[in-house]
Amino acid sequence: MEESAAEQKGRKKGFRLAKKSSRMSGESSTSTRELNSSSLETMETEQKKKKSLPVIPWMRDPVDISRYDPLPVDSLPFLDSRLKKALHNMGISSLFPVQVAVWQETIGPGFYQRDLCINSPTGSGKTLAYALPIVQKLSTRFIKCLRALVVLPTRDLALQVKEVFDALAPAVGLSVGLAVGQSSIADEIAELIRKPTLDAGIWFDSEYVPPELRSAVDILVATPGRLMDHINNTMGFTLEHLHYLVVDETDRLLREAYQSWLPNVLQLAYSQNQSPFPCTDDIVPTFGVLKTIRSFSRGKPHPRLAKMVLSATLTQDPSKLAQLDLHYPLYLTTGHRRYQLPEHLKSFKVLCKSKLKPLYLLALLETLQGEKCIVFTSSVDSTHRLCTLLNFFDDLQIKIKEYSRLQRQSIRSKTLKAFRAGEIQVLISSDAMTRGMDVEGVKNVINYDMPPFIKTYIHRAGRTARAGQSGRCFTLLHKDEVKRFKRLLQKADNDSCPVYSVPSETMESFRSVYSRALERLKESVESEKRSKGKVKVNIKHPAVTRKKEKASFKEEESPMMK
Ligand SMILES: Nc1ncnc2c1ncn2[C@@H]1O[C@H](COP(=O)(O)OP(=O)(O)OP(=O)(O)O)[C@@H](O)[C@H]1O
Repeated sequence: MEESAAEQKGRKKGFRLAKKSSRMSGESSTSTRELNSSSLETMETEQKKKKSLPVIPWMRDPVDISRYDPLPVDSLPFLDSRLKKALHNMGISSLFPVQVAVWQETIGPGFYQRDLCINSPTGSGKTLAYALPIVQKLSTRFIKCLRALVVLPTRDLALQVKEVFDALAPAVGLSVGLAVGQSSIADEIAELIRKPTLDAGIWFDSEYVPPELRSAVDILVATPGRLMDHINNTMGFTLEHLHYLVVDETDRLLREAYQSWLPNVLQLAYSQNQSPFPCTDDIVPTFGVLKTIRSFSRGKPHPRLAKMVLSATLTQDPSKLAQLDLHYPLYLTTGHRRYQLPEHLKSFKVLCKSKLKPLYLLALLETLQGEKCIVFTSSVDSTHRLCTLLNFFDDLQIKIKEYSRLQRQSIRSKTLKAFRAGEIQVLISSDAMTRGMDVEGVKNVINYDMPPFIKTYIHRAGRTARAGQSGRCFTLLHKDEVKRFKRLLQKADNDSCPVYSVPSETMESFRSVYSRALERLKESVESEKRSKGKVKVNIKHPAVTRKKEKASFKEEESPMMK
């Protein structure tokens, strides 16, 4: 049997270990040589286990989410009856394991004494896992101020999460705000701040804050870019009353420190209040402005800012996690593997010749018979080209659209809406879609280009097989990519990825149109280039324009700017 380089390295390592241990136990070198393959394997497994142990001590002894059973909503202890009703209205009759585990640690006996780090597969219900306890915790408050902040990497994701809060919070009299740059800053301020006689809401005078300015929302769902805009410019926007901070898609958010949003949030939330008129959260102030007083003991604020960080691929990098300043963190993860794919996901590889790749894709789409499907490519440009090309095949029975950061938000939202409604069957997408997006009824994911990392595979594949449903992930591979792909999947302990054969006659049926479609694509790309060039010609200083265009493209590329 063929042995990969990594496997060979592992075997050698295992053997060296065997030698070392035999020296220690006084065994002869002959007995070492006689070690049979099964003991070597056991040692390799032990080695692997040790190697896969997280560096951070508190991550080594996690709460195993898979030990929790789903729990009927009606049996959930301490659940506010209004929220019970809201859950039923959402069509949720029982909670998923991650939701039960988090409830246990926040509302249940854990009583949210420790910050929570949650690593749970895609589609396992992490949004409700944090939304429900936060809304329950805030349900007894009657003074409106910003007490919970949820940060997400992209606008689409934030909109999706806000919908979940919107389904719960109003039931207990709480309001939810959104800061993602979807509307103008003035409109957003009007939604977020109650302003009796406020002009525009922008910070004119750094010394003056009218005492009547209050938050109009209890919970804010935000992307880092717009959050920083409000922190820096919006009069009356304060994080001083913040009690809960959720960092969803943590590893993604910690990768880019957009305007140092995290240290800013922590610093503002920890800021000590010097008000001579303290009042508790539950008493309406009769004088002065509403204040939350945090005392400091050993440098830690009290009441503390309780945090929850989540991902399907949570980072184990100590330096990254340190930025969150977690309080006695508790690690909750599903099973023993670091990376886990959804339980009912099946992975397949489709072997293809590179020049005919679009035809393999078309034949595969034909076999899927119009089932909702997302096709991932490696870049926004290839997304655009592939979608244009496929739409030159005139007789297709399926509707295919592109979804990428090259498009304006309004177009993207329209496409997504049509895809959700089933008016579009196939979405060709760049990695903009990979994180968190939840579209009902997506039965298949296709990696047109092989994902470069296991994390990318997990987030792409995770757009299907959500909420306990089944789903399939196909990856189109050239012969020389097969080994690399196998090694990639092994990182998620996935050894089962059979070949999926597309019917050659279906492929052949597209062949006659292929050359013509390629020609049309070439024409289309050239005409797009020309029309872009024309825009530049009309402007006096092309150098400045190019710079501006480059900057705006960069902005589009970076989700942090959303
Ligand atoms: N208790 C539940 N019962 C039924 N459906 C649920 C329940 N909880 C969540 N869902 C549904 O499961 C789907 C996935 O939930 P969610 O988007 O929160 O997953 P996730 O773990 O955050 O995934 P990802 O890592 O991809 O972001 C959603 O459509 C949601 O409505």
